[in-house]
Amino acid sequence: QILSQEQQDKMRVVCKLAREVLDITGAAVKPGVTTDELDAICHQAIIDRNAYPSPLNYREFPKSVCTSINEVICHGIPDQRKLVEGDIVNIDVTLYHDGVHGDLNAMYPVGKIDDDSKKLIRCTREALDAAIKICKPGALFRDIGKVIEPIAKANGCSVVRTYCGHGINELFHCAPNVPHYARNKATGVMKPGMTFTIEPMINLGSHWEEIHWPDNWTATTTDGRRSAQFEETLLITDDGVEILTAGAPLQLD
Ligand SMILES: CCc1ccsc1-c1ccc(O)c(O)c1
Ligand SMILES: [Mn+2]
Ligand SMILES: [Mn+2]
Ligand SMILES: [Mn+2]
Repeated sequence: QILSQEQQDKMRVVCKLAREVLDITGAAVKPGVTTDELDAICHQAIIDRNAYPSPLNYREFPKSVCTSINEVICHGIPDQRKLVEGDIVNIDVTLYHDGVHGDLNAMYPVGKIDDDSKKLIRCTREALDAAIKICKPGALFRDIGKVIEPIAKANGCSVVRTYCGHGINELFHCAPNVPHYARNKATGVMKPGMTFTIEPMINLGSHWEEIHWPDNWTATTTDGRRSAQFEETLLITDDGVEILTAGAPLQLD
């Protein structure tokens, strides 16, 4: 869908709010904090911005944010689990404001993390950044995966195939579907005024499949090794791409 200038401006606003909320929630990550506490911080920050937490009751999801720890690939449900030193956690924020959604996520180390986790997080961010670089009018959605997968493989990692990036505007999810793996059948050409996410989930090792917990949501790796994800909401402009949810560069000590 091609957004009008007015709708594009609304997307700029909602995505800036979403970035603010992610940064506030991520700043609370430290050993001993529970993901329920992160949910409460995130929920309040969203309400303070006169917005609605899109995940809450979306397809009966029970909380306002997704928190996915270690081997959880995505859609982790906040609970009483305490973060511990060495964990890595993805916080996925989507909020709804003035008729449109903004969606982004990032990885947060809990204290000191091991080298494999640093490699995984760095290569996931590198893959997303490389994919964003090819976004411009005329680019094909099916080429995104062609950029991401080689970077994952070069780092001994694999790309989760089950969940894709998506169009986002008045709807949380709409066309286009944006696979993160190579040789995919995605259709469509990028055009100015389109807004969509790219949100690669990358697993340590060669097992890209996921298994679902009985809570109907939590998706984890099949071998218990860790998974990482980053997500941005993008706008295609006349001469390229705008990262509407842009934040500070990744910093892992
Ligand atoms: C919790 C929201 C939700 C429910 C079913 S899929 C989903 C979800 C979560 C994060 C996302 O970035 C996304 O695009 C969808
Ligand atoms: Mn994970
Ligand atoms: Mn998201
Ligand atoms: Mn998304």
